[in-house]
Amino acid sequence: MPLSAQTRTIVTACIPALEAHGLAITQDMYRRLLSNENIRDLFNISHQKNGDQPRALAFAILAYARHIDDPTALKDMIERIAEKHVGLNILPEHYPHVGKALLEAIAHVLGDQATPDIMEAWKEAYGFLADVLINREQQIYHAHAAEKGGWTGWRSFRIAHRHEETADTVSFTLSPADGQPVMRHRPGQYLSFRLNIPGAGTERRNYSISSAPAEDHYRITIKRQAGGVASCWFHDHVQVGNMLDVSAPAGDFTLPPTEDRPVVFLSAGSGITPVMSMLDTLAAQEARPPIHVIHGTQTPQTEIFARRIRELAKAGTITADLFYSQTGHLPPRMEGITAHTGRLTSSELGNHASHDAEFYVCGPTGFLITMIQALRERNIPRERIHYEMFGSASDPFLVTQA
Ligand SMILES: NC(=O)C1=CN([C@@H]2O[C@H](COP(=O)(O)OP(=O)(O)OC[C@H]3O[C@@H](n4cnc5c(N)ncnc54)[C@H](OP(=O)(O)O)[C@@H]3O)[C@@H](O)[C@H]2O)C=CC1
Repeated sequence: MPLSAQTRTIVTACIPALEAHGLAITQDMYRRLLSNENIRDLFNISHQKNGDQPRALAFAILAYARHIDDPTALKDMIERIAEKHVGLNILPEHYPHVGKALLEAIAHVLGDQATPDIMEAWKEAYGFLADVLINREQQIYHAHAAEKGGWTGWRSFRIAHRHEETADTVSFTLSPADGQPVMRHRPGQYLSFRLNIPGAGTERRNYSISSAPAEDHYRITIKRQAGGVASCWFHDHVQVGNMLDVSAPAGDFTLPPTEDRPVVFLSAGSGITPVMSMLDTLAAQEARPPIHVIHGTQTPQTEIFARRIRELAKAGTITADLFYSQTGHLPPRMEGITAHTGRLTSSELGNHASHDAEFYVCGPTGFLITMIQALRERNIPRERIHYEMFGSASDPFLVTQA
């Protein structure tokens, strides 16, 4: 049932209040959720501590209010949230807890301004959005359950292999403990993990799959983040033979099934991980479009998958421009590869990016924003710019604009 006209009018009238107090509302809401033992384990505590998650939700609620007359404008945002929720095994029974915390937070922060009409309108608007998400998430869960090797909930995987890629980046190959096939992921997707980290409790994390789709394993590649609870734990403690709880591949940053246009990958740092899955997938295809990789890293020593990128360039599968931000010592020249000193900038991007291509962007938030803005300024249509980010979409540009 569509939202009532009265609710849409009231929600629209609340936009200035959300602009002023949205963050205070979501911070208050998360405080309530984190003291609720039915639901607290669903959240990434680090994203709470650095404020990313409340900020991301505040932007998302504001975007919802601004588009309340036509929520279809938010379909990309809703798809992204639904995929994240499926990765985290969010279920319909979790939604009432969130709705209650949100309404209590609105009442608390807005005080006398939160009239009964306003509270009723937000109750209806939340219920409407919750239904949209629940329905979409159920579709994805059913699709996972129906797929060969698919599963819902948590499945136990064994670390079959550990490989040090660079001084601060490690790859782990995961095989299912039950020995049954795994569902072939769509290149670019991630796995979600439920981790029991001594001293930190239960943490949930997403890591991109860096291998091409296969029926018996996945590979993830993790860079050590300074002070990062989960990445440091993986680096320091996870070894071959350890078992981990994993949920089925999720995420909408994926290659379309067929690709006629040239493809340009724009990545920085560990943003190369989902790109590697896509590259190895395309490399295995008989027919493929021209593929150009533009990647930024600090030095040749920090470059993840350097050897594989060179193999693909040598085979003529890709061409690449590599940008080294912190050294003038470039690696030796190689066929198909051009090395540069300095960061990839938006003007450099103009020299390397073909206008009719399909673009895939992954890396730190600042990098994403710079690259997406540069592409948009070059009139690349939105639907040809695909991007992925980890963590919460704590920048408003990435919530709705990109
Ligand atoms: N699927 C996903 O969503 C994935 C997301 N990620 C995310 O990608 C990010 C990668 O981080 P990390 O590997 O630590 O990256 P780094 O901070 O190590 O940066 C990597 C390179 O990118 C350059 N760079 C940073 N910002 C910009 C910018 N605005 N414009 C141009 N170049 C830039 C850096 O230059 P300089 O040396 O000058 O800083 C450096 O050369 C993380 O935030 C991680 O969460 C990673 C893997 C998968």
